[in-house]
Amino acid sequence: MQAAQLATFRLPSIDNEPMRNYPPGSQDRIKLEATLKEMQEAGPFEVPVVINGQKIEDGNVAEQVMPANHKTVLARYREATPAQIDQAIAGALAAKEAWEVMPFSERAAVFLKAADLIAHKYRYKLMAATMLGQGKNAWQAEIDSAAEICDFFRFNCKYAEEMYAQQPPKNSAGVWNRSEYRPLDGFVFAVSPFNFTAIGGNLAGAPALMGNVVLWKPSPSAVYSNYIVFEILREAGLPDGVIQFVPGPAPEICERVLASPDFASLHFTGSTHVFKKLWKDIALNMDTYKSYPRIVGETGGKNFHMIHPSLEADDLRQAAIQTIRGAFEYQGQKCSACSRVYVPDTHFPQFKKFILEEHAKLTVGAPTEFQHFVGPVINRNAFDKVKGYINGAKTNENCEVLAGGKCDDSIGYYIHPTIIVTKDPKSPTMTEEIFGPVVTIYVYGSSDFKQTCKLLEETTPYALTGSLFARDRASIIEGTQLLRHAAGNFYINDKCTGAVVGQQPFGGGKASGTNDKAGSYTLLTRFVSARSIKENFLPLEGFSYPSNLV
Ligand SMILES: NC(=O)c1ccc[n+]([C@@H]2O[C@H](COP(=O)([O-])OP(=O)(O)OC[C@H]3O[C@@H](n4cnc5c(N)ncnc54)[C@H](O)[C@@H]3O)[C@@H](O)[C@H]2O)c1
Ligand SMILES: N[C@@H](CCC=O)C(=O)O
Repeated sequence: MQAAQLATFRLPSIDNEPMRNYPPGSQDRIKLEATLKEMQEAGPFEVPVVINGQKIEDGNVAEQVMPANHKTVLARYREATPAQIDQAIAGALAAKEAWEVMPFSERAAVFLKAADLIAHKYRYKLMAATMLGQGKNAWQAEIDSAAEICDFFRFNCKYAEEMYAQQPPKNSAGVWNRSEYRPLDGFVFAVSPFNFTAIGGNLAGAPALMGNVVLWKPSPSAVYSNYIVFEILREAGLPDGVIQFVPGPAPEICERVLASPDFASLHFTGSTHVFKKLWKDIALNMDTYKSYPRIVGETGGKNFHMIHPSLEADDLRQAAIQTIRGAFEYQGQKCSACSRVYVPDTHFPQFKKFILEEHAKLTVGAPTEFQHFVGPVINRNAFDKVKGYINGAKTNENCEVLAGGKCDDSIGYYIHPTIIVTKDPKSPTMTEEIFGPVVTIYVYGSSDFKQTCKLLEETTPYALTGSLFARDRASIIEGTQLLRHAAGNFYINDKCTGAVVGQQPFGGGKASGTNDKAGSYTLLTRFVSARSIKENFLPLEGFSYPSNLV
């Protein structure tokens, strides 16, 4: 295969994918509704294991059900066996040589084309799969499976181009120095969560763009949308074997993958306890590996809104609206979701009034009924876990359930958006990641802002996202400084969710992850192993130094 030889080239201009609004009667709305209907009629869909471009359609079958209607199966997927994992690793390593020497312009073309296919040909299909399979409403599906995934694929190309352009600034006389950004020695293992179709695409796609080969294990609760992404990448020209699609039982697959001497990197997004376990497993296998594996993981959070005493009534209403969005959009199942709010006692009565007024406008229902802001949580485990937290709060003498609290799994996994107020800043719903539509308010003394910032930071091991609501510049400076290490993504007078690729690189510190910032240049640096090349043009006349002369 001979690729075009380009001494230099320019990527098309890279911008955020324009968002579409899906108002009633719009062409977008009509087409999305039609696709949802067709998909519901045509399912359940078969999802194979795909190794070296071959679809494997036998073996164990597992199901992905619709969270809004758990009796309906959206997809039946094959579970990769340990022997198939071995084949996937061998096939990926065989594909590595041709992929890593393919010029960057050609690799980038695959991802740029995939983004365009998603933005146009497959927009509604990928959105419908995300709405039905992961329980997102139209807007949440748009920002994830249309906009964010296009942004990841396109901005990664821009960041890679910038990285490759980083070359040694100096050359001595008769010497030419170059930096080559090689892929890692071995293969990358991408393990993705259920909650963002885009994150699955980025976990597999970002290392692949840099010339790596990847095994991609999707979440059981997002298999169908993730498979569509994989198929789009293949349609865009991704060669066989570069990404191997291996759904199936997580512990068995992970054990097999992490035992391979060629394992070079884990690219993980999911819960903190799983990430820690995988990190420990990698450490135990250290002597097996040919290189030091790069471990990249973004995990849980206990994200906050901190209300500063400087706020006035109008600002408080804003803070309440932003809290409703931050806590309840996508049912609180964003790693960035707001789940604790600190409100000064002087402001609480008004804040409470505003937030309850807004809460009363929320409706809960299936994503296919477009009017609902809140949909189902992802599965039975999530439903039981979130319900457990709500029931715990109902019986906790320090807690009062101000609104919501209803849980109904008769048709779908519905938890009504719940607001708790607690007298104990360390009560379970203030400290543990819930990953559901539950937010807890702690009322602090308005003269204790400084101590409350300290309390906020010490309350959990996480540091993912957080927002400060403050009126004047001095208060903004004060809060920003006091909360410096409380969040990897920090917002001022805005909700703590909704980071946009190319605008707010995303990731948290402390127990929330390695903070390599998805949607940024720094993430890509984790998937390359640079080679410094020095070429000498002039011969030496002899080995001795001038200083050897006497
Ligand atoms: N920080 C971020 O950028 C970010 C983004 C999205 C989600 N998250 C986090 O992800 C979590 C929600 O996603 P989830 O429920 O899919 O997470 P999860 O940890 O249950 O699953 C994530 C992936 O790990 C796999 N997995 C589960 N158990 C495993 C085990 N024992 N061994 C190996 N692999 C295993 C799953 O199959 C899945 O592919 C939340 O904690 C959320 O905060 C973080
Ligand atoms: N981009 C998302 C992060 C994804 C977490 O699940 C946000 O900021 O809301």
